[in-house]
Amino acid sequence: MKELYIYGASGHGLVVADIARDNGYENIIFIDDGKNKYPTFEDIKKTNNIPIAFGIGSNAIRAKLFEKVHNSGFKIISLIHPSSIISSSATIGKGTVIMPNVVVNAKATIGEGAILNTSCVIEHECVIDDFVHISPNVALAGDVKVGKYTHIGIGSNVIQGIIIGNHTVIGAGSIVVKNINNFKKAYGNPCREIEDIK
Ligand SMILES: CC(=O)SCCNC(=O)CCNC(=O)[C@H](O)C(C)(C)COP(=O)(O)OP(=O)(O)OC[C@H]1O[C@@H](n2cnc3c(N)ncnc32)[C@H](O)[C@@H]1OP(=O)(O)O
Repeated sequence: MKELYIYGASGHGLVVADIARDNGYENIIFIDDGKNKYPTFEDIKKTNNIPIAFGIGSNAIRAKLFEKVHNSGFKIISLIHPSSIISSSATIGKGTVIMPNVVVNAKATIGEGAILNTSCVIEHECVIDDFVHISPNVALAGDVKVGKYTHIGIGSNVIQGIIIGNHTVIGAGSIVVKNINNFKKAYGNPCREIEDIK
């Protein structure tokens, strides 16, 4: 029987579990460090023969736990929903989860521990760095770069060639037509930097 740990039992974790089942994992064991019914990472860390995926929506927390899990010798897998279309020339880093109906086009590069959420479009030659979250229905035109830990809010559109920095949040429904710096909260149409993220 194909077994898998999913670290994080929130709503996001439930969606990740559905994708795991669609990829043939029959026995899914949630782990969570909160006070709930699930085992914690400490409980399972000696059984690192079972692979693990991440069901944690927060980029910062996912990154921190990714390192802990990696250092404990687990095999961290990526999961891709079968309805998604991924170019054979795209690369997908380990620990990345790709939700239903996503399109990743030619020569796009997706880093480690990223989330490509439902129905987002990542056009040709985009570079998505580690621990990024691209929300549902986001469209990135060709050759867009998104820096580490950045979150692109639901339904945003980004024109071709734009560079979005690290640790930045693009608000829901934004239209990004100019580059956005590191550590910024930015939103609107056109998307503007609103304040610094400390
Ligand atoms: C499957 C899933 O669920 S994936 C998760 C998807 N979720 C998202 O994409 C959420 C993205 N987050 C947002 O868009 C948030 O609104 C943020 C991060 C941009 C801002 O959040 P906060 O800092 O808490 O801002 P807050 O809610 O206090 O709003 C401050 C002001 O900005 C405005 N504002 C907030 N977000 C936006 C936005 N996306 N576009 C335009 N204006 C906005 C508010 O209307 C408010 O204006 P006011 O001062 O005139 O009343």
